[in-house]
Amino acid sequence: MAYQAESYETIVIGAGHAGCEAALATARKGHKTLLLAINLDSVAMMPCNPSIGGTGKGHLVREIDALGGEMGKNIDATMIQCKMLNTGKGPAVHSLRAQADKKAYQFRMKEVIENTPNLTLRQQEATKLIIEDRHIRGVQVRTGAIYACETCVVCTGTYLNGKIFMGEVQYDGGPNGMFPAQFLSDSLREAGFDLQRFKTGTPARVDEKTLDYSKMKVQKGDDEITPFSFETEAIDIDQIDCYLTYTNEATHKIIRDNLERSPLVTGDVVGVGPRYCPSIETKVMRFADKDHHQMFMEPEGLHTREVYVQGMSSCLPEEVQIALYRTVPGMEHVQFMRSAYAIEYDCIHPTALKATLESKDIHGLFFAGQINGTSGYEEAGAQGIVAGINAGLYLEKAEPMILDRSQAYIGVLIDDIINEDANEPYRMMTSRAEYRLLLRQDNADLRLTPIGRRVGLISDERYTHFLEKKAAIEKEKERLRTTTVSPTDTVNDVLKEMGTTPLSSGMPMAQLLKRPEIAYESLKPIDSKRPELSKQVKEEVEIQLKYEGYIQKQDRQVVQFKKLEEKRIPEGIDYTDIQGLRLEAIEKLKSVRPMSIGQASRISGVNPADIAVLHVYLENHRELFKND
Ligand SMILES: Cc1cc2nc3c(=O)[nH]c(=O)nc-3n(C[C@H](O)[C@H](O)[C@H](O)COP(=O)(O)OP(=O)(O)OC[C@H]3O[C@@H](n4cnc5c(N)ncnc54)[C@H](O)[C@@H]3O)c2cc1C
Ligand SMILES: NC(=O)c1ccc[n+]([C@@H]2O[C@H](COP(=O)([O-])OP(=O)(O)OC[C@H]3O[C@@H](n4cnc5c(N)ncnc54)[C@H](O)[C@@H]3O)[C@@H](O)[C@H]2O)c1
Repeated sequence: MAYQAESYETIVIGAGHAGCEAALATARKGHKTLLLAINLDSVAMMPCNPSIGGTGKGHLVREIDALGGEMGKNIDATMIQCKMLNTGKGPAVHSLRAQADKKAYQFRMKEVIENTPNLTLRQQEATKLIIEDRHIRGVQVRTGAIYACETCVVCTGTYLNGKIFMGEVQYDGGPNGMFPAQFLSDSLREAGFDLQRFKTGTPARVDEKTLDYSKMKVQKGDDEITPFSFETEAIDIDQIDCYLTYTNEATHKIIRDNLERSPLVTGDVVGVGPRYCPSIETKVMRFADKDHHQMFMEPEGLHTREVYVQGMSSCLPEEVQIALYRTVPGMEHVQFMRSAYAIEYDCIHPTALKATLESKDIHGLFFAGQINGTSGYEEAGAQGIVAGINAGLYLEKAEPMILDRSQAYIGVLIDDIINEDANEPYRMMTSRAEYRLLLRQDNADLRLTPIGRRVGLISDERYTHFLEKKAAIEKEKERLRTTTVSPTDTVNDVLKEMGTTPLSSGMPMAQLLKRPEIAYESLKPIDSKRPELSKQVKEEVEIQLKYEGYIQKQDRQVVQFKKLEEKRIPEGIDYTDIQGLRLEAIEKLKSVRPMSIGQASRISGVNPADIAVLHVYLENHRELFKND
């Protein structure tokens, strides 16, 4: 029977990576928050790979941290191996990636949540949203309790009507043996949300005792670990090793021989999977010319012998999985601890959301994470903090926080998903960010910590520290610009040693640093007045000076971009009134309801001619919308 339980300012449904960030943000902003999870053992659970970060995703974690979120600190405290990826390329695409001790990651996040004031964690399955007059009023759970609320953030991940696939074996289920959420989808439909079906998959977890690492290539972590959080000073741990091995023709033959038993081929799986994390059977079909694929053995923690087999996601029947894994060098006698499977789940069309992640139609109702059609822990965490901050600002009747494409990868992510109805799970990649020279992982704090401060998530102490760092960067840049290096014999000897042209006349140190062969550290012998600076400050000074020309060029592009973003489109606009707009554009604009000309220009199906028409219309009707 239903009964009235406590009231909260915010209810967050789901305690995965999105839900944890969302609930922490609202509670830290001082709002009484209830965080619900189907099972408390699912708090910050990683149902797939035991890692945080990676290309593009590492940037997101840095940004979450810069805004005052938890993911960066959590992985810093629980990592067991760390690597900066892409160091052979420019700093814009350097990306941190760390292996986590999966259980330690969950325990620490749960502990932080349990000890955060204003935050209540509860094992309950949300079954119904209570909506009145287009406002969220409460959430009903499976036990009958009705919790009242003013705002709600839905972060249900891959649980909604979850269905598991392993060959012909198919059953209702959530990730990693959890049970699925089978009621909330109907409530979302009743509230007017159109749901779609996506799918994802995971490889087997195998028993380390049955692996022969001597037949694989060892993969070490970095000698010096770069932390994710700007607040972590240093990380000094004994890192574990990962191992690399490869599939071969025998593996591929087993896959090809059993393809007709794959639910991907039989058509049983109707959901669309993530293009950039294909299953091994998809890789073998799609890249038929490749005779091998790489597989990484990643230990799942320090207190377990379970090993995650990266690259071998599959939904073939269990006995086929075991046979194909055993064709791989070092895995001849492998024993499974958990089998690979695919999962299909319901998610909404994120075009139903504003850039704040609030529903366009129901006030106070926000969505974040995989429910919005994205994939990945980091994408989920990034949306979680934005939705949490905005739910808090909504309660405070304050201006919402919207990050644009020139400010953050988080801005790119949200702008992409709300404007384009993606027909596959969305994964962040550096190539999606057009201003990626500005959106580096090293400067996430410079870009976002002032915003985190404004919304109330950055403490006085952290902010003071941040301002000191910023001032130190500016001071050192100025010193290098005004310090001239003279063409003495000593200087030219040092330069020759670095393989760069000697000087014939004096040159500012900053100018010298622009040469590709020269690093900030290497100038030390000819820079006697150099102050003691932190590694972070030195890195920032070097990047900002070295790439100054390119950065300035992107800054100019951003000015143009902002002009279009600032051209607001009034909420009350009636697109059918605008002569010259094509029918397709009218439909798309009516459905997305862009806030600016800039946003309108990124909607697929709205072309430059439509934008020109819209522009002219707004100019001619400025009076009409002056109070809108
Ligand atoms: C098999 C599989 C493979 C994946 N592969 C990867 C991968 O390799 N790497 C990667 O980064 N991502 C992977 N993902 C996706 C990754 O798990 C998600 O992107 C990420 O966890 C999403 O975070 P989230 O917070 O949106 O949801 P989740 O982490 O799924 O958390 C959802 C939370 O909502 C709760 N919940 C759901 N419904 C209700 C309800 N009705 N009431 C109360 N609580 C509810 C759950 O208990 C849980 O706490 C995979 C997922 C699965 C299942
Ligand atoms: N939500 C989903 O549906 C879903 C499903 C599967 C995967 N994913 C995403 O895919 C990502 C995994 O994808 P990926 O396969 O491209 O890998 P990745 O992004 O984690 O790693 C990128 C590259 O790093 C290198 N690398 C990985 N592990 C390493 C190790 N232990 N040692 C040394 N080098 C290593 C490899 O070259 C690898 O291809 C996850 O971060 C996740 O977000 C999402």
